Amino acid sequence: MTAIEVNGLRKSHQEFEAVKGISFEVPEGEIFALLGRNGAGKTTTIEVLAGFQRADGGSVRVLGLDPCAERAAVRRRTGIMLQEAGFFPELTVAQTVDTWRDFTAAPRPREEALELAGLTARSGTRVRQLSGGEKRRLDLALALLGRPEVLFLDEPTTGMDPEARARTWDVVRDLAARGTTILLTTHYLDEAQRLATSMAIMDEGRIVASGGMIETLAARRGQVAFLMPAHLDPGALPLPVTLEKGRAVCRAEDPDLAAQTLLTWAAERGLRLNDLEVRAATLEDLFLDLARTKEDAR
Ligand SMILES: Nc1ncnc2c1ncn2[C@@H]1O[C@H](COP(=O)(O)OP(=O)(O)OP(=O)(O)O)[C@@H](O)[C@H]1O
Repeated sequence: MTAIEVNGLRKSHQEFEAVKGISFEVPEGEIFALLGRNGAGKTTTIEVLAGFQRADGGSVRVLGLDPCAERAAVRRRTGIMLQEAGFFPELTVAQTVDTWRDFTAAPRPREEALELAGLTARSGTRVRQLSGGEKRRLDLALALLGRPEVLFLDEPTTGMDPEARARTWDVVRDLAARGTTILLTTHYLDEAQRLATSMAIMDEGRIVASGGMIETLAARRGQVAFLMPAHLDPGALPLPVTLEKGRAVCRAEDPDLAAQTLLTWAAERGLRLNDLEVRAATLEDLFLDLARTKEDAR
C-alpha cells in the first residue's frame, strides 16, 4: 500500500510560493528522504502532510486520508518531529514524556520510549539542562509515543554526536523493518544515503531529482582519484582525468575497471599512484552535479 501520496502539491506563504507543484509517493514501510538546500520547501511539505497547513493546490494523502479534512484520524496514526520543539524547560525528561502520554491514545510505556531514544539515563534531568542533541532525542521519544504508522522527521539528528546519530539510524531502521513508513529531511547526505530507500531532491519548491537510492546512484558515474605523480603530464594517462586540489580525478561508469586500467598502466612504467581512492557515486556527487548544472544554466 502507498502510505504517502503527494500529487501536484502547491503551497504559498503569503505571496511566496514555497512549494511549486511536487509529486511523489512513499510505499508502506519505506524510508524516504526529502532533501535540498535551506528554503527548498521541505518543512512546508511536511507541515502540509501532517495537517498543520492546508495545500493551496494538488492533493496529499497520508494512509489514504486527507490530513486536513481528516486531521484527527491522521494525527492518531502519525508521529512528527519538527525542527523546533516547544518543551517546558522546568519539567524533567520523564515528566515531559508523561505529559505527552496523557494526550496520546494507547501510548508506549515511558521507559520504552526513553530507551528507544537513548535517554534512559537522562530521565530525571530537567529539559533546560539537556544538550541540543539530547533535546532532539527527547523529540524523537515523543514522536514515537503513539506507535505511529507514519513518522515525519525534520532534521532528526541535527546537533547529535556521532554515537547518538548512529543510534537514531538504528531506531529508524528498526521501525521501518516493523512496517513504519518514515519521511525524513536531513542536510547530512551520508545519513540520507545510508538510511533511505528512495529520495527526492527539492530546489526552490520543485523536485529536481528523485528515485530509488541504489538505482539513482548506480546510474551515475563513480570516480578514481589519486595524487598526481610529479612531472607526469595528465594527457599521458590512459584515461581522461581532471585535476582537483592536486589530485587527479577520473570519472567512470565502472570505477573498479578504471582503477585497474590506471594501476596496470602505472605498474608498467614503474610509477605509483599514491593515496588511491575508488568509489561509487555518492549523494554528494549528485548534489554537486545539480548545483553545477544550475550554475551553467544561468
Ligand atoms: N510561515 C512562513 N511565512 C513566510 N515564509 C515562509 C514561512 N515558512 C517558510 N517560509 C519560506 O518558504 C521557503 C521554504 O521554507 P521551508 O521551511 O519549507 O524550507 P526547508 O527546505 O525546510 O528549509 P531548511 O532546510 O532551511 O529547513 C523559505 O524561503 C522560507 O523562508
